[in-house]
Amino acid sequence: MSLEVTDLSIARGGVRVLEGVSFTLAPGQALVLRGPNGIGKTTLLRTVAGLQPPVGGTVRAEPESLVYAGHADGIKATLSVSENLSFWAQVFGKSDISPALEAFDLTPLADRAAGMLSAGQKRRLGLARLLVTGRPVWVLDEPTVSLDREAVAMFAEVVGTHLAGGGSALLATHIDLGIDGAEVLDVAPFRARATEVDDFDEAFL
Ligand SMILES: Nc1ncnc2c1ncn2[C@@H]1O[C@H](COP(=O)(O)OP(=O)(O)OP(=O)(O)O)[C@@H](O)[C@H]1O
Repeated sequence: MSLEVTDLSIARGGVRVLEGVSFTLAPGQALVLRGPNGIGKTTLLRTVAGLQPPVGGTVRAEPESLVYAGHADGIKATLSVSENLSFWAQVFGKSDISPALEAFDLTPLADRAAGMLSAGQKRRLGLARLLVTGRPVWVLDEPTVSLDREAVAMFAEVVGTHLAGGGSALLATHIDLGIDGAEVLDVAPFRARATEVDDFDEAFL
């Protein structure tokens, strides 16, 4: 099992948003979180990724198996595209960045400062980072924001290859990515009754 989430309750800004969420993610599986704006998908992904503690329940995953890609791209503006990827590759103990550059058609942009990239190009760089981590469980929040149709297709292909290689992906997205066999979890039924909790996530506000 790549990931096992059991009876998870989560909060944002001191208010419980979802409760009783359980699911498992197996190698080769993609699970798409659905639900209306503000229901708590981002909060759920952040909690699964360990960026904030749950209010209750458990998240079980192999140590260092998860990688999270959220709204903030985490890109260093003054470094070039290839320098950004090399930096992350070093952090994660990888050496070859060329498959990541090629998968997201970044090779022609390799020497450009990341701060000069368009929004969609930046997003492609943020997603290429996933490939240099070598981590099997991808936790992705709205990965296709700013991507044009061609780039969405590139991303879907990369995810497909990742799954075929035994990786897995948990993602929140409002669009249909066309990932073969992806399962959908609608989180709306897990909406919490409004309950104040200690403001433990204040540091993330
Ligand atoms: N920094 C914050 N402080 C207080 N409340 C917040 C904060 N960020 C989000 N919230 C609230 O927490 C709830 C859950 O937000 P979250 O971002 O997890 O929803 P979402 O399902 O990802 O929404 P969307 O589809 O719009 O991205 C929302 O009601 C939101 O207004």
